[in-house]
Amino acid sequence: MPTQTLCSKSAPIAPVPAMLPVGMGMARAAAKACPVSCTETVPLWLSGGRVLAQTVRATRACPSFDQAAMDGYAVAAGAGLARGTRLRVSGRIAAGQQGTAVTTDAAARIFTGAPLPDGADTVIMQEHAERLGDAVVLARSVAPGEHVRRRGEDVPVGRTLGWPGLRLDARHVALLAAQDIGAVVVRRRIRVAILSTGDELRDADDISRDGPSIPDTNRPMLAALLSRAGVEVVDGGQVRDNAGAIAQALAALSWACDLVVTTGGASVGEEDHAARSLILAGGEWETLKLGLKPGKPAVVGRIGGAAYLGLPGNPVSALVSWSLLGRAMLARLEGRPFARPRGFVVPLAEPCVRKPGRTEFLPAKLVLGGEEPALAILGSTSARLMPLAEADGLAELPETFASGAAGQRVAFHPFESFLAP
Ligand SMILES: Nc1nc2c(c(=O)[nH]1)N[C@H]1C(S)=C(S)[C@@H](COP(=O)(O)OP(=O)(O)OC[C@H]3O[C@@H](n4cnc5c(N)ncnc54)[C@H](O)[C@@H]3O)O[C@H]1N2
Ligand code: MOO
Repeated sequence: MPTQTLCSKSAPIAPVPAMLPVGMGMARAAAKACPVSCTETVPLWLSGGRVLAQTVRATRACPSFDQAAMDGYAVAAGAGLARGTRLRVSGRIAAGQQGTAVTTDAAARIFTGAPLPDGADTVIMQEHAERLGDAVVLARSVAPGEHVRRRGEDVPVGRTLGWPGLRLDARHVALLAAQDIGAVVVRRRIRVAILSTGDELRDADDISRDGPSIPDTNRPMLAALLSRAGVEVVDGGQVRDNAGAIAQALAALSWACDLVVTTGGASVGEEDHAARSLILAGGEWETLKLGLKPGKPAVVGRIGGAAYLGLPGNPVSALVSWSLLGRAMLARLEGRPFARPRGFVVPLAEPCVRKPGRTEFLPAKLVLGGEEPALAILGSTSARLMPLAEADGLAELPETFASGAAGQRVAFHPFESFLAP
């Protein structure tokens, strides 16, 4: 843990532990994770969300033949055709059919996606031509090459389409399908165990418990986050605030999972057992005091064959910490690159004042209707779920930010990207 020394002329003051910048915390967390190298072959159909483990290059041009981009008439336009030109309609070609060649005095009726017949180099949109029996008359002049999708204009042969570490989404799946690829080699799914700690917790639908218990929100929340990440979620349940019991649960999960995530007990009170339980279970650990709000305390480490992440118990803190530290660990396990999210800059809708010192992520809503979108901050605390649910994303205030006028630009992270895998 880095320290900063405060200087005084009169007496030496003990060094105060400095808070770790977020990026360094992410690097420390990621360093606890070892890439999982096992791969498997899956049908392309089921590969969305999986991490590619092979390089894919285009073996065929896409489109694979010159084709009509509009419904209309395929012609040999040469240097161009004048308005009023009359052409004989010599054939009809629908998508999936092969037409016969057209001559310079003729046009072939053609439909979107159909292969251009030999001799043709241009398609005239039907709206720009008048059909008169067996002939067609151009309603406007035509430039050569119009409305044709050329062979290879989208993907030339040899183009790299995928690489190890690429998380496949619908776009990539379509691109690979266009190459006639039916199966891909991907990393095996990462297994992530989630475990809630705390004497106060009960399952969300268990109202049988006496005393001041609260529903466990973190486990369902993490399960929802992870289910979008293409990982296998192992439910470790709830464990009481007892280092021995937590150690036992961690040890059991660590042999079946690649990453064990706990929430609660990451802070400094005597009821906070994350670090102690790792010691008891024979793991290695490091507590992080991050310059991050919410999400100051976290514990990272290794236990058995797994990486370990101890998130703070406050739900908003757990969500922010997962999105920074957890995703960095997951990316390393999957052999993917991962950078600190940068968001994009948006002006504040209203003045904002706060105590500087930590990088702060605050639920915020985009206000539309002005000259440009602006950001309304919905207030903060690490335990309040309502502002989070009402927000469009998180505003990020840098550690030095103390106050900002309306119009001052700050980083904004839409949830679509901040909570994405
Ligand atoms: N003396 C200090 N106290 C605290 C500090 C500090 O630096 N010095 N840090 C504060 C900060 S910041 C945070 S964040 C929290 C982190 O606390 P823990 O990780 O130790 O978490 P707990 O104390 O177990 O719980 C905190 C809070 O969250 C609720 N909780 C826990 N688990 C769940 C769950 N699964 N679902 C819903 N809610 C949960 C718990 O009931 C507490 O209210 O520490 C501060 N304290
Ligand atoms: O850092 Mo705590 O996570 O502010 O609430």
